Amino acid sequence: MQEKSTQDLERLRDQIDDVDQSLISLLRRRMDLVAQVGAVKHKAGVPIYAPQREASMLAKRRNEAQEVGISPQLVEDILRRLMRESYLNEKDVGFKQIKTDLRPIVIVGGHGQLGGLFHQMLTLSGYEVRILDKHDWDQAEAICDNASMVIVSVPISVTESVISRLPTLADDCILADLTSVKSKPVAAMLAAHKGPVVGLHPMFGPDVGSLAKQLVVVCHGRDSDAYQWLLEQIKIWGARLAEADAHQHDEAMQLVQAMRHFSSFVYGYNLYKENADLDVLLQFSSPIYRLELAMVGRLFAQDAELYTDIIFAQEHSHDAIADYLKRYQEALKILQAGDRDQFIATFNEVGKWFGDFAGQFQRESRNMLKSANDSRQI
Ligand SMILES: O=C(O)C(=O)C[C@]1(C(=O)O)C=C[C@@H](O)C=C1
Repeated sequence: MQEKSTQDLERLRDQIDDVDQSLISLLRRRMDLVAQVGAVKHKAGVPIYAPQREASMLAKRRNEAQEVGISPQLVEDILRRLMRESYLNEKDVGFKQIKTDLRPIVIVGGHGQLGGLFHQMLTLSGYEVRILDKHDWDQAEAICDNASMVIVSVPISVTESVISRLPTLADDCILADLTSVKSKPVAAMLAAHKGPVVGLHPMFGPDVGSLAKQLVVVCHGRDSDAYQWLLEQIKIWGARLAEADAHQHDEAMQLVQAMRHFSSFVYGYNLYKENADLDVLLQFSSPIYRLELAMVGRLFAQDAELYTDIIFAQEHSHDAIADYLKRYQEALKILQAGDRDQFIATFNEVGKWFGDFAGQFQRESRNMLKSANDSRQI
């Protein structure tokens, strides 16, 4: 490069550095304001996540961006990322305690990851939380004594036996669980306890950081008035609640969880058997393939027993998986027969069935693909 060009480039880059530094100061100012919002919300018991405020703010900022010739999507992306940061910062201020006259809460499995997250959220909300862990069963009576709520957060394979081992709880004590299947645990809780019962399925991993925008499925067991405060508390943490019948929930989970994880498992198993060179695959990966690899790879970074239990716990999951295998074979036959027309016809038939969802999923995935590409280092 000519000396003049080098100088021009340096001068411009210096100015960009100045602008970026100003952005940092502005971000600091925004975060300080958000911390103050967090304190006000904490006092008033207002949920961390404010969807209407977000929607109106994003609409205004998008318009303003357009007026000055900036991509509205760029501004929306930046603001959404900043708001994700806000959820984390507001969480640390703590949360309003919805029920102030509560006796202690016991989390069975409170040292586990999900149990630990609920421990943290309940403590941040001012509740007294005790833990009953696997080595504490000789003291179970004392730990559960006088408890106002017992939350069971243990591996699926032992949930029912743990519920049946619980000491007799006070009649007004709420019994809840956090297992990812619901029919059997809810039935076991109703059989083991006379008082209020609720099944919860937090639809996220313990590494979420904040519950803002996360989903918690609620399967009512008995006496829902008694645990209404708990649902309100979870909403203050920022989560959305979805009520479901336990059987309906478990049926949907066969596709959403058992099938999903099983497919990822087989995909990873196949890569292993083929002894695929992951470095080379990553090097040649398109963003969508990178996302797929990330989804499969992250499974194997986690606890084998947890995922085995999720797959095995769904009673009818093998039927759903066998159906999937059948479809795989059908599609393979079309491919082997070289029947291009049939493949296209099937493709269009499925596309029609997806309807508007196909377009929605394409739009949603666009941003994910861009992020996958952003995180590329080569
Ligand atoms: O305005 C609020 O209620 C905030 O908590 C601040 C903020 C933001 O970062 O702008 C964060 C989270 C909400 O969902 C909406 C907006």
